[in-house]
Amino acid sequence: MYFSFETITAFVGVFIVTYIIYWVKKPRISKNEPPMVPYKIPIIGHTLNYLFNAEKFLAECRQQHGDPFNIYVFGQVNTIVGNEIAQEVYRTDTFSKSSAMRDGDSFPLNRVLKILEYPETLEQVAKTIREVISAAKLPLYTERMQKQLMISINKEIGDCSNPKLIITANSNFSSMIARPVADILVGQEISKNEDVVKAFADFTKDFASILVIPPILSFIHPKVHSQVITLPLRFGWNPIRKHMITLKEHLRPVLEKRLKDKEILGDKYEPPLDIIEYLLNDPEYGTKVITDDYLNKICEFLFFIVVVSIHTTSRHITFALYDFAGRPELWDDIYEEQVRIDKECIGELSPQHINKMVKLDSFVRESLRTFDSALIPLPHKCLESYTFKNGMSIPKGRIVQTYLMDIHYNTTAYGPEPRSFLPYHGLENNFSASKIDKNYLIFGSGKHACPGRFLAVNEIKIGMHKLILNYHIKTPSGKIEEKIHFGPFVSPPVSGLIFENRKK
Ligand code: HEM
Repeated sequence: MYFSFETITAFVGVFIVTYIIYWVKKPRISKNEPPMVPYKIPIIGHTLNYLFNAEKFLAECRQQHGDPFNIYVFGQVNTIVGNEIAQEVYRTDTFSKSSAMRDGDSFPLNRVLKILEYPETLEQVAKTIREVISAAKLPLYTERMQKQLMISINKEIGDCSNPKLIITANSNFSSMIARPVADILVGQEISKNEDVVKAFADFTKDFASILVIPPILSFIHPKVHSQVITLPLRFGWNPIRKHMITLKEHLRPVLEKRLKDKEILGDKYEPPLDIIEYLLNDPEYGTKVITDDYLNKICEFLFFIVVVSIHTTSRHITFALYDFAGRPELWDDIYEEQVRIDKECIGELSPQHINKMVKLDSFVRESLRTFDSALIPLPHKCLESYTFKNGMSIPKGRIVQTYLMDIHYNTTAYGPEPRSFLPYHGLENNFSASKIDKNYLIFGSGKHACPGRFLAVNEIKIGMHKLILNYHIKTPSGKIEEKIHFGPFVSPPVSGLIFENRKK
């Protein structure tokens, strides 16, 4: 066989580059670290198992190496924390989600929302949610949420005198959730606008279109991957620009009118209850004039709330509807509760009536517990070297991932068959769907636990209450449909759901 000089040179070049990557990226684990799960292929490490066999792979690692353990994926060592260690990560300031998000390669939202380059933004968003939509203030929005959800249900599902297959794959009911969120974020004037609702519903999906390339280049460095996937943005392609333009166009006149009304009416001004009003009065985000810069800043802030609130909630209402549709044995019991409450409130739910949906709440909690993601999709970054209470240490900069299945499927909390769907486990044990607990980490834990969980659970409950009252909901197969797995993460099934009007 003959090889030209150029071919040999190319081979040698590739060999040298691979060797350099191998040498630079070779994980250097100090003695006191969590055990490194052994792997066979240099550079690739556990990446293939992580992508194609995550659930089984992580379960074996946990069984053989305990909690925590280290794996080597996409050229980086990740520490995986399970049931025993996770609480320490969530309750210690040394671990930061926002740093992982800013510096990581997996979700470079900061490239389109520049406001996220500032470390304090996440804190300000969390504070805003806590103050405007706290559990105590949520009742103020019940009527509006209900109205908006009904508009969505009528538009998106409508009359199903004949059974109708609603395909969920593309949107996971994001418009249904976008409408009440828009109402709370930008107020009743703007949330009526269909373009704004669409911008809110589609923002996360459109942003995610830059994430279709798997993080292959992270084998060199996470920054190389994020630079490459965001390259089109630098050449002018921006999948979310149109949404930004829509929101700015509708927001400007409303903000200007509110400032003017405030000036004219003084003490007689009646502040609307929404997030833009809160921001106008905030020392950091308030203004006297609506400039382009101000509008940009506010729109980015609002779109960040859109990302954390709509996609998450709409995915979980979709999971819950599939969970319901695939379990005929639960239909009557849960339906009867909704009918009883509907009769009591004559179709107009009050916060007290929502509190009475105890079976539905317990069902939703169980759907959130068993949604089957092996890991929580929000990693933490270790800000300085840290020693766990068990004496193991990890270095500064280490990415820490939470092994959700180890927590949600632990036998101590959920009995000998923790993977089975236990619809009334929450009800029997007095755990509501939004209650945080060490065995239920869907909303995180500690001082950074999800501040939007009360809103999310309320939206899911009101939405499901109205849907169950109005429709029979089935899966096309008549059974539980398969969820879609992407590595250790999961999305709702894509078979669609069949809706049929209930006879009144
Ligand atoms: C079912 C829907 C939702 C799920 C599963 C969810 C899940 C989570 C999780 C796991 C965290 C990280 C918590 C931690 O690190 O301890 C989080 C944080 C956060 N969530 Fe949610 N969330 C949902 C809905 C919402 C909604 C509706 C909003 C806003 C209205 C929201 C706003 C936030 C914010 C601002 C944070 C950051 C909190 C902080 O760092 O202090 N989330 N969420």
